[in-house]
Amino acid sequence: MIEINHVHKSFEKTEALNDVTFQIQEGSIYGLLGSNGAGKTTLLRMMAGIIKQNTGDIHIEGQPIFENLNVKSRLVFLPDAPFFFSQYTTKQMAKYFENVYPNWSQERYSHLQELFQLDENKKISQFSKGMQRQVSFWLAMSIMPDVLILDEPFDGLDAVVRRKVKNLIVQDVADRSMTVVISSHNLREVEDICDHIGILHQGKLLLERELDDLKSDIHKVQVAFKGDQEEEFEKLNVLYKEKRGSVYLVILRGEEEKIEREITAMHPVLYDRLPLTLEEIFIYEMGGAGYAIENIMV
Ligand SMILES: Nc1ncnc2c1ncn2[C@@H]1O[C@H](COP(=O)(O)OP(=O)(O)OP(=O)(O)O)[C@@H](O)[C@H]1O
Repeated sequence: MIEINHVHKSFEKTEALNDVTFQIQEGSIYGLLGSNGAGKTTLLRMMAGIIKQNTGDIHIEGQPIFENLNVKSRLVFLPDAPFFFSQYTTKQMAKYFENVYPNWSQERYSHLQELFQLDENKKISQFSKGMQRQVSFWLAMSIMPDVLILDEPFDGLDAVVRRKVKNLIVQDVADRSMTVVISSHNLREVEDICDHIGILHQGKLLLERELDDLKSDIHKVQVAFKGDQEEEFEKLNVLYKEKRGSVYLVILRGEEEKIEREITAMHPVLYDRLPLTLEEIFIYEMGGAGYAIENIMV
């Protein structure tokens, strides 16, 4: 488990993080979302023990992470610009990591070579940007980390590789309870693999929820009545309502069965439940908090 408690971080006059508290359960895939400058990279670098918070604490499996070699040897952080020794080939980097990381798996390394189909004897600096990112996943997943921290991991990867990488991550989470944190400014990019989502905005954590919880708490329906029964909706927790002709399109918060019961009691001539996208859920959730979040929906 990763525990982040009342973390503050400032860089001279910039307050990057302001009293951030949340937990990430073992074996979960956590999506940390937020607009540019929200504080995502700063938080990830602190979770990886690279920089230290001014106040508050960060623990992984009960131990403080900063300068903790024992925990760091089971953690991999992939920054948004992957770092390699400039003259090294993938094979040489692998040799280096094998000596640094106790869980390194040569078998996994060989298996992933087939998956990525990259030449292990080519200098990494001579690969394209997207190929270099594939190399970083190839090496990272061969380290067999307990905790994988990824900063904008899918940028520059084509759709096929993105799918391969997501499958690999999900497989390790299922097989050996790896814990994953993924930062992104793009909700659509992470919604298919994350089970929890946190949204940072100007250094504060605005919203932090399990995805299934979010999905089961908000509903979209279309309803029509014989007469005008607009006032009847007052009984329900309506987040948004519009009328198209004689049909109401309504977004409601609450238990699905209770909503259905209340609406059926209004004797509608039309009642349909419509699917809600995660994007809509966030807009209505965050709309309630008064924030524009268009830039994490790109
Ligand atoms: N080393 C640093 N020195 C000074 N200010 C910094 C430093 N690192 C980050 N900041 C500031 O902290 C704030 C948060 O930056 P951070 O990189 O964590 O945001 P982010 O959410 O990752 O943004 P993006 O999506 O644009 O990558 C910004 O205002 C940034 O300018």
